[in-house]
Amino acid sequence: MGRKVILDSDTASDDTIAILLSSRLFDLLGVTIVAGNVDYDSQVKNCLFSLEYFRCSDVPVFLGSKRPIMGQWRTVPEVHGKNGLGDWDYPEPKKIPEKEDAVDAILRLSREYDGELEVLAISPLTNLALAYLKDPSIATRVKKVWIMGGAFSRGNTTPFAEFNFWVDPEAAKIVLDAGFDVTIVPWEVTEEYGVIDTETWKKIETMGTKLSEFFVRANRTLRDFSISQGNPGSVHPDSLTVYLAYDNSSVIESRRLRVDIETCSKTRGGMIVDWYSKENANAEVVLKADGKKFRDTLLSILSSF
Ligand SMILES: O=c1[nH]cnc2c1ncn2[C@@H]1O[C@H](CO)[C@@H](O)[C@H]1O
Repeated sequence: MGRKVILDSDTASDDTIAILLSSRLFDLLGVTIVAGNVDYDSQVKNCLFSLEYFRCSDVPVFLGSKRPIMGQWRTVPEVHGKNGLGDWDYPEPKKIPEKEDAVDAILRLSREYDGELEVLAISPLTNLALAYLKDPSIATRVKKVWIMGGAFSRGNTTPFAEFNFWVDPEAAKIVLDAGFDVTIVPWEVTEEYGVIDTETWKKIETMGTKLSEFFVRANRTLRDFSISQGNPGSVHPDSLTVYLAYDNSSVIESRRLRVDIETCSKTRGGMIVDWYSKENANAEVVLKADGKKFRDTLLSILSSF
């Protein structure tokens, strides 16, 4: 069996592709839902529908925090469409979420797979922060936390802040200070190496599989939005992060650095990196990656049915 992972997701557009990749590349023990991209109920429905569509209905979905710790955020329907899936009017999923709460599920799985469990955190870090606050010893049991979050300077939500860290800066700070073994994939890295350019998009459009059709429908609004921001195609931060977690050899350059999160005023949610840090480093920060290997793996998975 593959590596044991939980995917923590605010399911909209690219999150669904991250779900697809993690279901194919890892032993996906569950998806936990957290407040972020679009309204909570749409996120849950998007996740349930995606798992059914991807033929992995047996993967449990756990409901987590319905708001960030401080509760101040806005959703981004302009990025993903109002329902988060490019306003695709897909059929109602039959699958339902588990009764167990996401925070309890994360803690339970960290005990069942002590030293083995990895968390793919592609969303605001509220669920993981709450799990840590409930039982700080989780930090010694989780093997690795892969985080999509933070911007060095090109914030996508405020001039300074990337969305996931901006939604819940307190949670990001709690997780980064908790002592987990963390790798961060920052926004700028995903804009550079996680783009599905027009040529690749067209390949997917003409592929003619059920999965390629899903990809196009779910990410259409994301593509329009990304292009309106000056990108050469749709930006896929979450699926790139899952891919790099799977194939660490596709990380071309990274550095161990001290990372902190700003929680005040206009720079709230900003990521502060001490480029000269040495022994006080708390995260591995990805700087360059192999975008071609990511795209090739995605294309191969999308062509499977
Ligand atoms: O403009 C955007 N493009 C791609 N993803 C976005 C955007 N805005 C918010 N997110 C969401 O926040 C993280 C990236 O910052 C991703 O996890 C994605 O789900």
